[in-house]
Amino acid sequence: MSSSGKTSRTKLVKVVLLGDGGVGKSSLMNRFVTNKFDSQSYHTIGVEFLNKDITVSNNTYTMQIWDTAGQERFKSLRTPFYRGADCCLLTYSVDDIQSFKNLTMWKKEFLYYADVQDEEHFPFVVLGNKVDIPERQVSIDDAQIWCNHHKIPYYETSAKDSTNVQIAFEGAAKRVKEQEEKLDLKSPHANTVDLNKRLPKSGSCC
Ligand SMILES: Nc1nc2c(ncn2[C@@H]2O[C@H](COP(=O)(O)OP(=O)(O)OP(=O)(O)O)[C@@H](O)[C@H]2O)c(=O)[nH]1
Repeated sequence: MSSSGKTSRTKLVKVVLLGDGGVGKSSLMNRFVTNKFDSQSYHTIGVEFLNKDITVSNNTYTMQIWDTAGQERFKSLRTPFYRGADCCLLTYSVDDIQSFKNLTMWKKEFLYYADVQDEEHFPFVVLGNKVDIPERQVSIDDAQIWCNHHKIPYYETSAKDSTNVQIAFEGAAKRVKEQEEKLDLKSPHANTVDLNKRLPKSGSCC
């Protein structure tokens, strides 16, 4: 999480939304930030971002949501924006099995271009969007199995009727916080000089 400089207690969290074209990434961002839904939205070209402040467990975060273009032809326009992300929301649509199968590809693409240090523990979240549509092609069980296997939290959302949208973004902030706390626990030892440690006997000293 990078410090925004807004207040000493507000953290800027860069969140990248990824997934196939048409799964509802822009709609999720707009529902979260402006609480609006447009049934006639256009395909994103490249990337767009919006900010929104949220408070989770007494911590305030400025969520900077980067909405990317899911269509293959825009790949070179979106990938430069993955670097510096604190969290990645892998999004599919529950009425589109192919968008679910492509989650593995999206995860790989993100890790490749974001160049994260600790790939295994990077905070991903999966969103199964459009749950307001009754004709599902992906069951909640299948989605949960994939997420359990990859150790990623799963939320079923609808940008249209607002189901779980706020909760999912709060979940993303929590994931980032948990990851930071884990790193904080590790780092004191990594940088500590043990003054009791003896030099090897064979070592020469000035
Ligand atoms: N029924 C339903 N339709 C949705 C939902 N979210 C988005 N849509 C519709 O799905 C279509 C695509 O939504 P977008 O938000 O533009 O999808 P996108 O993932 O940003 O697409 P790209 O910009 O091409 O990557 C639009 O017609 C939206 O109105 C939802 O939760 N339920």
